[in-house]
Amino acid sequence: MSAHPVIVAIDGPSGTGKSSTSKAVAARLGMGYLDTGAQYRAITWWMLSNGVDVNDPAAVAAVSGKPDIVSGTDPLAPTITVDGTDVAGPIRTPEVTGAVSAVSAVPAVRTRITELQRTIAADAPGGIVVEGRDIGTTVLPDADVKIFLTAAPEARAARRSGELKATGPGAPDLAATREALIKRDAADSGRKTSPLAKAGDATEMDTTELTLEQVISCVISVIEDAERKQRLP
Ligand SMILES: Nc1ncnc2c1ncn2[C@@H]1O[C@H](COP(=O)(O)OP(=O)(O)O)[C@@H](O)[C@H]1O
Ligand SMILES: Nc1ccn([C@@H]2O[C@H](COP(=O)(O)OP(=O)(O)O)[C@@H](O)[C@H]2O)c(=O)n1
Repeated sequence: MSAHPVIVAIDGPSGTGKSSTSKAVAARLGMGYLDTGAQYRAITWWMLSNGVDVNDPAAVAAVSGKPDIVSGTDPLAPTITVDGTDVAGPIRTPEVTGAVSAVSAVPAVRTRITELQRTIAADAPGGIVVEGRDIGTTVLPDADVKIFLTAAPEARAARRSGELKATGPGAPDLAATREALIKRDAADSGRKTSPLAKAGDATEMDTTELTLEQVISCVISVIEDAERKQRLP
């Protein structure tokens, strides 16, 4: 038993394997799981659904407190609702993906969502794996374990493209997917407030040549090492 429920932060750019790794690690270790990207997507979906100009930061900030966003943290069945509506599907559309970086760059949005994330992490009885862009640097700087996943843009684009192809005809091609992904990473890394960044004390893993299973095992080893150290007097 560790001294307190373990908190694990997993950050990195799009397509590095954060969601798949975090869900699997949390499920195997009996921990909760929080997809913070889904929360930013949910608030973006609400803005678009309510006719808010997502390229007007003042307009976004003015209504950022309105939607009630609730995340379910079971890694086997994560959920996300806005004002009681299940938005797990709608938050993955290209419209939301194309608008999310603009909305997530607005400081009032980040303050609100960060508060929500800290409350969820503090309330997780069996510990939690929280994945995103700024978890190790800003949201949970005292996390017990911090991982920063990377992968070559080609590998990340191929992974995303594979996922999109599975959604059926009309999915964007590999070159378009790669371009959109690089553009979103640049926006997320370049914003002023809480950009995508590796925390100084995070363990970096390049997943380009690793299978998902190898990444999961590696993360579990880092967590088990940290738990052993916590137990030492
Ligand atoms: N190490 C890996 N090797 C090959 N495919 C992977 C690996 N990690 C994740 N994937 C696949 O890549 C896609 C994107 O992974 P995901 O976990 O959603 O990344 P992220 O959350 O960082 O955007 C998924 O289809 C996933 O199954
Ligand atoms: N902690 C986080 C997580 C996501 N985000 C924003 O939310 C967007 C969507 O995140 P995501 O994790 O769903 O992205 P994918 O890599 O899964 O496509 C990112 O591109 C960021 O703009 C953020 O700003 N901070």
